[in-house]
Amino acid sequence: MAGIEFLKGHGTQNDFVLLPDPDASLELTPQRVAALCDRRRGLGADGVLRVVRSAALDAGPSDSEAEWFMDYRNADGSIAEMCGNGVRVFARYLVEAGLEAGPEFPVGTRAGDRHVRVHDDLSVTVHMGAATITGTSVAVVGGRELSGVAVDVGNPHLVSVLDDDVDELDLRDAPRYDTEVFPEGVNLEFVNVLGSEELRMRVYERGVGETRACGTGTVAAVAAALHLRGVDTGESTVDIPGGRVSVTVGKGVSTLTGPAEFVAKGELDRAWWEALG
Ligand SMILES: N[C@@H](CCC[C@H](N)C(=O)O)C(=O)O
Repeated sequence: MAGIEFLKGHGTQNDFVLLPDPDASLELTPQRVAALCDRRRGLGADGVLRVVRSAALDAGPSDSEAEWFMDYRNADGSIAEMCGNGVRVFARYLVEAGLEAGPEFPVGTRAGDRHVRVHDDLSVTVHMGAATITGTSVAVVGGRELSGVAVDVGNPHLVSVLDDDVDELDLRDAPRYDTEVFPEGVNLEFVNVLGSEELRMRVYERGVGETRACGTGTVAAVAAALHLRGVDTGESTVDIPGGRVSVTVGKGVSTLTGPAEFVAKGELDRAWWEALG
């Protein structure tokens, strides 16, 4: 019985298992995703990126021009619309596997096509679409209420800009949020403004927990910080525990630039996979 091909990669230490599956022949159940992402009983990752031909999976918006679709799953098995760090890793994979000629092409996602550019140094710029301010809400961390700006980057975010050091926050327990405002859950970002074009951020991701980076979260953080300054365009670096990315926010458009790394490739044991059901 042949194994199942996989690659392991990360973008600023937000780590993923890639599953090349052009014809969508794998049955990607929540149980299989959760086991694969488990750091003890599986390979360990924050999420799964299934590499599938758009024509083989009826999942994204129908106006997609992308040949390849990023079927993203969170570590708990749930489906999310977009992953900014994942799409960089996905784009680099497509070029290195000879599936896209590069350097620029669209990638299909549940949030719509994301145009990417793979640079000579193998960093990737992603056109992330609009970062839309949708209101305000509150996150509760350790009993403390932190007001935040809600931002839609294709997936939902609540960004709390804090005066005190985000490194001091205890994120071991899941922060709480208003489920009436975010019935589908939300990614929570905690941000310090270090300068007019420099932020520091920690993130507690929907469907995962605290991660060392979140690409859509960094775009949301820059959009929220600009909004709080009374402007809606600008650029900033964002330092996260896993490294640094660069973000630009314009009217109806935003970009994210950062690294994409591969660490391993191999085969999953098919009997293990089948037994997970
Ligand atoms: N890590 C990602 C975001 C992944 C999806 C998120 N957890 C959600 O449920 O919306 C990124 O880099 O953007």
